[in-house]
Amino acid sequence: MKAGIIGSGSWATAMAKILTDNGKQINWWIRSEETIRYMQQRHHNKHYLTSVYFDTNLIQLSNDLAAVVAASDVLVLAVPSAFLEEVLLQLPTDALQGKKIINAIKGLVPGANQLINEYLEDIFSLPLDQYFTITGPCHAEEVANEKLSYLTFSGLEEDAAQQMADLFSNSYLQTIVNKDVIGVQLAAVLKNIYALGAGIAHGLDYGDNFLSVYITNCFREMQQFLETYSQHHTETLTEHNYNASAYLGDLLVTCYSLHSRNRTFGNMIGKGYSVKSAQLELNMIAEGYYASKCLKEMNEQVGAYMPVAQAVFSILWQHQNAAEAFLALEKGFI
Ligand SMILES: NC(=O)C1=CN([C@@H]2O[C@H](COP(=O)(O)OP(=O)(O)OC[C@H]3O[C@@H](n4cnc5c(N)ncnc54)[C@H](O)[C@@H]3O)[C@@H](O)[C@H]2O)C=CC1
Ligand SMILES: O=C(CO)COP(=O)(O)O
Repeated sequence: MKAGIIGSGSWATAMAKILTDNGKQINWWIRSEETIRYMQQRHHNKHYLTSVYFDTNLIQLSNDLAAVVAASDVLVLAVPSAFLEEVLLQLPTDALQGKKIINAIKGLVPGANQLINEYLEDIFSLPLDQYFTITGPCHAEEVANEKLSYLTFSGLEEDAAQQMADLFSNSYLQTIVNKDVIGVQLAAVLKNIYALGAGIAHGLDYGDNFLSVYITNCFREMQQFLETYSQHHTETLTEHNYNASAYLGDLLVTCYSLHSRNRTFGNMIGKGYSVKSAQLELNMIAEGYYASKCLKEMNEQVGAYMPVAQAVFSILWQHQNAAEAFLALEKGFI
């Protein structure tokens, strides 16, 4: 099974490291010709996880997306959700026929507010049984340092998800498999919003005591959303094991870790940066920013009670004063 990677940010680079460490030959789509040339000459990504050096004999680099897709049986999607449509629009609509897709993106397609599998089904007629997700608490920076991490591979059929997981499993990467391919995606979208909020709280000078109460309430809100969502989408009815690392674990790591882009972005907002200046300063993608808007619009159909997600949305998209929004939240926490 030949794997292809689409994207060249930190997570795509971490995926490439894991697969090539496992001796797999990969095709790797990178947007910029200059980055490709640099990697061919210097054997590492100039912009992301620069400490990771590759055996370039194992890698076929290209900025021709159609060629990478055609040459691969399994494709790992690792571009930020905000650019996914723009990237995949280069492909004919039958390009994914017979391919397996592993979605490593933790986000929704902006505008359409769709899960990635819904978008792929709409545009490329990709059946859900060919679609898998990678989630779980795992920062690319720690993969670069080979610190023990756990990734969850989800798919409709556990055996098929296990086959995908086996490509990645190694001494520093433990894999877990489950069937909640919809629930894990929603949990990942939500945890980015809550981590951004955790950063705002930190920037506003709340302490560790508050943060743990905040996360507890976010975790409850996440569960309420998934339960309500499942009632509206009975085809997705699968047991959500909220205490597993793809749900609670990823919420914790993203809220607490200094590696987190979402937390860092939120911290700047809490300290009074505008959204624009925080984006410029971060120079990486905080998915929670886009997700807070998508989720708010999605929840207009679902109707779950989501005071924290709503507060993050109002701060980022409606110029609500962050200190006032958090003051209002404080009163409702248990
Ligand atoms: N970094 C991490 O530790 C993890 C990231 N993820 C997910 O992986 C996905 C990718 O995120 P990262 O790799 O962290 O992003 P990043 O911030 O490290 O990289 C951004 C990428 O977007 C590309 N880009 C910028 N403008 C573009 C455009 N107009 N069209 C196409 N590409 C463009 C950049 O070239 C770069 O490759 C996200 O959904 C994120 O939530 C998931 C787990 C861990
Ligand atoms: O998903 C992640 C860790 O599991 C990465 O989170 P950030 O995008 O906030 O860095």
